[in-house]
Amino acid sequence: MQLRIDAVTKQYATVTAVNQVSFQIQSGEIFALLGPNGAGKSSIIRMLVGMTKPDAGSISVCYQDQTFHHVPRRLLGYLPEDRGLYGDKSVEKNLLFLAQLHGLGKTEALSRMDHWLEVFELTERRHDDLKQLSKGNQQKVQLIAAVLHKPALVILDEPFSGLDPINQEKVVDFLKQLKQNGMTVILSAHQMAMVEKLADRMVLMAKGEVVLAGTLAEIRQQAQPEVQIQLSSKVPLPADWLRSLEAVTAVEMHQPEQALLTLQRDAEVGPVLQQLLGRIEPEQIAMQKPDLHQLYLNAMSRHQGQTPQEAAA
Ligand SMILES: Nc1ncnc2c1ncn2[C@@H]1O[C@H](COP(=O)(O)OP(=O)(O)OP(=O)(O)O)[C@@H](O)[C@H]1O
Repeated sequence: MQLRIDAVTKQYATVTAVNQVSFQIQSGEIFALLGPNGAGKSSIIRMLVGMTKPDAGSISVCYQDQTFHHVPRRLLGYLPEDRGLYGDKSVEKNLLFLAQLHGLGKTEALSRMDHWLEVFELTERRHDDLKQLSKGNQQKVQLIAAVLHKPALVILDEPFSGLDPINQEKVVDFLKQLKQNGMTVILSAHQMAMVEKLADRMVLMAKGEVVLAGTLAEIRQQAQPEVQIQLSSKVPLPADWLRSLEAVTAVEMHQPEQALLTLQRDAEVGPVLQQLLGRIEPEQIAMQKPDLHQLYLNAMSRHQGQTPQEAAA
């Protein structure tokens, strides 16, 4: 399975939801669509699953020597943005119904269901009506429904939304298991800490356009190649002197005794460390790699011409 999105544009009335977006997804990878509300993630997903069509550009899905313009239903497991199961039916009946729609036999469906209900600690709720479950537990049932028929490709629109931290971790494990089982996974999400643990590659979108794309390491390189040094001391640090260092472009004082220095792109770290150690007796000194959350805020602020603090607000 390989997906290729080529210069795809989607227009709704006056809004260009997706503007000339291109990227590829390889077989067996976990691929994340990231971006603020309204960035165009769900619009892309709806085109991938065939609910809508691009106004320009093309989507091609290659699977076993065949090419499609969207993911064919038989290959797809889908968690839609608008969750849609039957509240008046039990967990088991909902899952059986959807599995059978995908052509799965009852015995096989029940056996696969046992496994996933156990994973998500829902075994005891299987005969309860769905509407009796909490929002988070309903979400977990919907995730199970998306994969029970073992699709080649799973597309999940915000799989972490509405889940507490423990259940978010369970979904991370669930997605890793899908990958181990050979499935390709596409997800949209706002939870950067979860995406960082999971995604092989990602695109970061804003206002319908791709801002950054690649592996986390590649995104780090594109978004913030500057090295940062975290410095702490037992006594207040000489902030003005730190700011005066040639290779230092920014100094954030977290407390009088703690600073985060940002170095110029391509600055040599060795001479800076020597200067620091010549003047300061540090309690701790460490190079810092920005996490995905910080990279995201930096990229968004650059895109919108704001400071990272304004972008986070
Ligand atoms: N059916 C529609 N009719 C009109 N405009 C739409 C429609 N669907 C989406 N849009 C607009 O297209 C833009 C992209 O929306 P989309 O839902 O794809 O963003 P998103 O990245 O999934 O956002 P979120 O994180 O909030 O789910 C937004 O400006 C949205 O208002």
